[in-house]
Amino acid sequence: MEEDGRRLEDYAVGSLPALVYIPDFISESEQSELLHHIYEVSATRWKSLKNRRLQNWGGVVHEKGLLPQALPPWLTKITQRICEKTLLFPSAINHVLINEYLPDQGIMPHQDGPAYFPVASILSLQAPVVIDFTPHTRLIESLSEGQISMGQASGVENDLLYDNFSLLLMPRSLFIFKDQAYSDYLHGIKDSGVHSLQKVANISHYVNLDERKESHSSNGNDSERKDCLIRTSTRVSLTCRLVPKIHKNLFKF
Ligand SMILES: O=C(O)CCC(=O)C(=O)O
Ligand SMILES: [Fe+2]
Repeated sequence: MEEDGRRLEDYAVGSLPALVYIPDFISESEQSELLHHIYEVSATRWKSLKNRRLQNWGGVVHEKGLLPQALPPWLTKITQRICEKTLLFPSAINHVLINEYLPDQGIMPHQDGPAYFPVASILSLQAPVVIDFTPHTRLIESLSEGQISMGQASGVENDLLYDNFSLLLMPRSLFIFKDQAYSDYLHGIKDSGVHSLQKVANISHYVNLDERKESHSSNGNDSERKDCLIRTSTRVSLTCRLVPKIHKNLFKF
């Protein structure tokens, strides 16, 4: 991240150093190009889940590693840029999950599996959402038993560290979470058409895109608008990760 004079640390957000938010990571035309590729594929590429659809690229992730399949060039163009600009991955990103969310869809609070290198990078397309982080119950239990040593808090205030927090993911942004945010928190997106902006750590990046489109509509309630995000269109996200263990051959399991 040197070409504009900013280093990755300059993009840190919230109370954990493990959260990085880079607005405008791709241009409008790159976004259109990606969406074109995503929707051009055969319908069988989409896997429908109860609350969203997804495409899996890079191969099948097993607990013990990846049965790899080369990423297409339209994805490596993005994954290479993520690696080059962040320098957070020890080798090339080899797995991309593309999630599609209708305005009332989300993803249950979860942790990404142990198969991945513990850095998740998420490119958001088309529509904003709020992603929520909640401390893992294991962490809450050990906190209440007084087992967390001061040393682990490493200069960050305890009460901030183990609280819930949220981040706003605007279209074309890259969001990265790693370390503690990866290991000690669950992350999820509410399956509701309205997302609260109240606990959003990077609220300065909020732009009401609908309002901008309508340019000067003045019939809305301003305070209400700043407190919540009304989801009006479909969001697509690319979760780009590295599975360090590769299985070249199915029979080696
Ligand atoms: O769509 C997102 O921003 C989150 C996706 C996610 O958590 C995942 O793919 O594991
Ligand atoms: Fe996830």
